[in-house]
Order: sequence, then C-alpha cells, then structure tokens
Amino acid sequence: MKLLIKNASELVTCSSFKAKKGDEMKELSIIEDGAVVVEDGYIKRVGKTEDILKDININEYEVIDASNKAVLPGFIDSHTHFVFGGYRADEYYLRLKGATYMEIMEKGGGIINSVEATKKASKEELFNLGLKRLDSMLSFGVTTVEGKSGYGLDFDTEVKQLEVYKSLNKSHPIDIVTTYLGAHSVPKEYKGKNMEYIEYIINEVLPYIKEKNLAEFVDVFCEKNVFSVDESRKLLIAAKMMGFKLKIHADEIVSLGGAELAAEVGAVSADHLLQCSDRGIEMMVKKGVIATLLPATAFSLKEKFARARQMIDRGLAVALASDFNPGSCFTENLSLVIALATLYMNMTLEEAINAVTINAAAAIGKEKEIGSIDVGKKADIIILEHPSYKFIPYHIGVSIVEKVIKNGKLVYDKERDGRYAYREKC
Ligand SMILES: N=CN[C@@H](CCC(=O)O)C(=O)O
Ligand SMILES: [Zn+2]
Repeated sequence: MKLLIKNASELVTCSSFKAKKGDEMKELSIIEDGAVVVEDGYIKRVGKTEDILKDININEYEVIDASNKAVLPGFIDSHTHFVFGGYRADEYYLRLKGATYMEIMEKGGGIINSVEATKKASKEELFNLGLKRLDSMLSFGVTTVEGKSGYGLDFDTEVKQLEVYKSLNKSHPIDIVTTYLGAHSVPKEYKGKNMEYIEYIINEVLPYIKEKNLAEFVDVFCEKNVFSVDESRKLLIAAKMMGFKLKIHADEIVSLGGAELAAEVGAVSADHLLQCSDRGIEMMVKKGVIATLLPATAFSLKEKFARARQMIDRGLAVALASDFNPGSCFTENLSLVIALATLYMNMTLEEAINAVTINAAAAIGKEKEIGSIDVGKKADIIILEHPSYKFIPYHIGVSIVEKVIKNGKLVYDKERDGRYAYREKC
C-alpha cells in the first residue's frame, strides 16, 4: 500500500503536533509543488516533488498527480450531533417567522422533539441515516468526526445512539469519536429535578458507558433553563474521575460562566461561546482549553457570532466545527463554516483552515495522530479541484473537494462518486 501524491500546487501541511494558539494560527506551512509519500496508511515523507522523486522508485507507487490542485489535511468536524431520528423543519420555519430557539424549547419543542423521534427510531434506521450523513460529510472533506448522544436522555436510547456511532465507526471510512451528552436536556420524568437527573447519570449511566467503552468524552449543555454551572460541575468532575475527557456546551445563549467552568474542570474544549466573558477567555487561555466555535449555528439562529478575533488575539486556540444537528444547525458543510468564520468572525482564512484541521484534532484529543500533513500521522488528506486553499470560502456554500484519502486509501472521488456521475443526457 504505497501512494504518492505529487506536484500539488499548494501542499498545505498545517504542520504541528499540538494545538496552535493565538498568533501560531496564522501559519499554514505551505510547500509549493509539494509531494506526500504514504505507506501502510501513514505519512512517510513530505516535501518538494523534485526532492522526493530523486529518492524513490516511482514504479512502486500508486500515483495521484495533483498538478494545479491544493492538497490539505482531511477536515475534522469536532462538534456534531449527527445520529438522531426525525427532523425539525417546522421549528426552523417558525424561527423564520420570528420565534426564538429558546421560545420553541420553553413550549416543549426543541431537543425534546428530537428525543421523542430518536426513541421511536430503530437502531437500523439510525444506522442508515448515519451512513448517509457520513457520506455527505466525506464529500465535504471530513475524515474524522465527533458525534454526541443526547437525543435519548433515558438509558436505553442514549446507549442505542452510542452503539449506532460505534457500528458506523466500523462501517464507514470516516473515524468517529463519541461523546456522551445525556445532560443535553432534562427528561420529562425529571422535570424540576435536575440534580437528581445528574446523580442518576453519574450513578447509573456513566459506569456502563465506561465499561462498554461507548464514549471518550462527556459533555453537558450548561445553559440558563437547562443545566446550571453547579449541576454541570458535579457531572463533569464525576466523569473526569471515571476517566472521561470533558467538553461543555458553554455560554451559547446566556453568559452563564460555562467557559470559566471549562477551565476550572480542565475540559478539552468549551464549545459555542457566543456570550463568553473576558474572564472566561483569560481562564481558558491559562488552562489551555480549546474554544470550539460554531458559526453556522449562530448564522442559523440569527445570533451574534462568537468573538473569535479577541479570543485568538488573547492567545486562545480556536477550533471550528459544524454543530450538525436537527435543531439549531442542520449542515455538514465545513466550507460554509470556514466562509462564515472569515466573513463574520474576522478570522483570517489561514486561522480558519488551522481551526478545522490541527486545532479540531486537538479538540478531540487527537493532535498527535491527525490534523496535519506531518510524517508519522495518519494519511488523511484531501485534494481540492482548484490550485489554492483560497478557493474554499470563495466558492461559497459548496464543496470544492475533489478527492479524499483516508488512512492512505482513496475513499471519495468527485468524478467517480459525485455529481459528475449523472452527467449523461436522458
Ligand atoms: N445547544 C445545544 N445543543 C445543540 C442543539 C441541539 C438541538 O437543538 O437539537 C447545539 O449544540 O447547538
Ligand atoms: Zn452541540
């Protein structure tokens, strides 16, 4: 299994084995006329095409000529909720007419709607939906995705969701990192008894998930009228003691202190952060918490965007993700996320590219294995149909990914698998 990608007009390596913080996010480490040598699924050499061709016997390699194309690390979507039943197009329609996300939730809609539909869906239905969604992500250049539970709340449905993620991980080229988000909403049977529900999770659910290795991360929706800072703290500390890594849905709608809590408990990432305080940013910088920003959610909710510029200028490592979910943001399109981040959060394009590659890898604890084109990392690589990464936000709203290589294998080719397959007149 030997592959050579050669003559890339831009080989955008994003080179690093750790999250890029502050000014480090400006650097993409681009090699012009670059080449990558892949063996047994891993990157063996990276450099100028002419240097690499001097040292190898090209006849031993499957060769992809990337002339006039940019080559980048596979994108990593580090915050999604992509296994769920049902849709919430009616709620979106209400939002178009002026209703807010929280108003819909307070009237009994929102997450609870998806919980009902996910409870009804069979494992097989969820699996088939998951496969289709992964196919779509792959076409946008995603090679690793984080997926959360949280549309079950009760034991059986949460476990069902996590088991579906596990089966999908075995069946699809995209790698899936799973997160248990039982504290996504308070289930009807625990209405007004939030702390009891948190204790139930700690005592009944987490030990089982740990034993069966169903999730690497534990997350909580820390938000006004959902879970308070104290309730979230209790859950996260208990989860940490059981060996889970932590994430928090923090300061999305109200500035509640979620960012501060993420720093206090040593979370890997705090996500959303639309309303994050200055103190929260400072504390996250000190503790090395990644800020995972989700601009397509702010866009879909018509909320103001997170303060990415200030966060980066103060030294934070920022990751960008889709937040793919049935309610607040129904998109798997990371190119759109990059476009929004550069248009509305004043991130530079270089920062945005690092944010969906190396920093996104760090947000799921995988920065030593994926997220850059470096020797020793997994060969997760995308080839664009254009000569420069500058085309990503420019060709707005669509995917310009031509080929995806996962673990050294070509798993998506637009000519072969994509829209061009249907180009015949009929
Ligand atoms: N904010 C909380 N959770 C999801 C939305 C879930 C939903 O509305 O279904 C999010 O990250 O945006
Ligand atoms: Zn989320």
